Amino acid sequence: MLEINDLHVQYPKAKEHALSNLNLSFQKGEFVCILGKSGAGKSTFIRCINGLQRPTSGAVIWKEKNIFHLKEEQLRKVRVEMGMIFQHFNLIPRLSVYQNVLTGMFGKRPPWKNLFGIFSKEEKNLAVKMIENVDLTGHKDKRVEALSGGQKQRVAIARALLQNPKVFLGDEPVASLDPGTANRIFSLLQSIHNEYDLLTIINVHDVILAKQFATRIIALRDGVVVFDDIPDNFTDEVYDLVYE
Ligand SMILES: Nc1ncnc2c1ncn2[C@@H]1O[C@H](COP(=O)(O)OP(=O)(O)OP(=O)(O)O)[C@@H](O)[C@H]1O
Repeated sequence: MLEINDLHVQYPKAKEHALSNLNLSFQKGEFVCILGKSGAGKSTFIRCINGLQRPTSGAVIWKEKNIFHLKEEQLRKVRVEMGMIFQHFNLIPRLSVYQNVLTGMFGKRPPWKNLFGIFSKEEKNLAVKMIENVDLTGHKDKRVEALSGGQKQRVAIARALLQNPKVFLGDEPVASLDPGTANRIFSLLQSIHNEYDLLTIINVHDVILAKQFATRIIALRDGVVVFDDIPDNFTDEVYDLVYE
């Protein structure tokens, strides 16, 4: 479904590579957690998948095309198929939950419709359904700035779902949340993953969460894959190799 071929990233002026010769293949239905120390290359990797970060060399193959060879407009369409959530939610604080979720439609529509905030009845109904899916119905008209961190991440998940993505990407989506809330967000991501039959790829610092929810764990160290297997095989020895 998604192929990463010989991916190499070196940031300008950096002495070391951020990612080195990554070769990975992902299938629909996989719930993948990316682990690694701070600076291991997790964010860089996630951002390459949907073209937010251009590699120095290598390819991300989606629907048999290297996304880095696509024109900007085609790349935007790819990004619509890859919903993404972030550590700091990336919401518009003064807008309501409902208005924020509706912005998930933006990538799919002509810019003038976005400019004038014109949404069809069907689009509005879908936004309401997604808010229901993430259990925020009672908060629909509240400003996002008045919500807790966990609720904000639910809004971001609903917004990403409105794109009807095939791939769900998360760049440290629970890093700002307490352990209980983080666990509930992962449960939600897991049920959405199953309901919509997605490929999910998430960076996470918490090994326990990764072992609880992932079907596959990939660990990076200094930009290189040092583990790629089922969670049961992520042993204490592997932990030491990744985090020492
Ligand atoms: N914009 C940038 N310019 C230069 N170097 C960068 C940039 N972004 C990341 N790096 C470097 O690339 C390497 C990988 O960074 P990346 O953010 O991908 O790691 P990470 O595993 O996500 O870390 P963290 O868990 O702290 O978010 C690090 O050495 C980092 O300093």
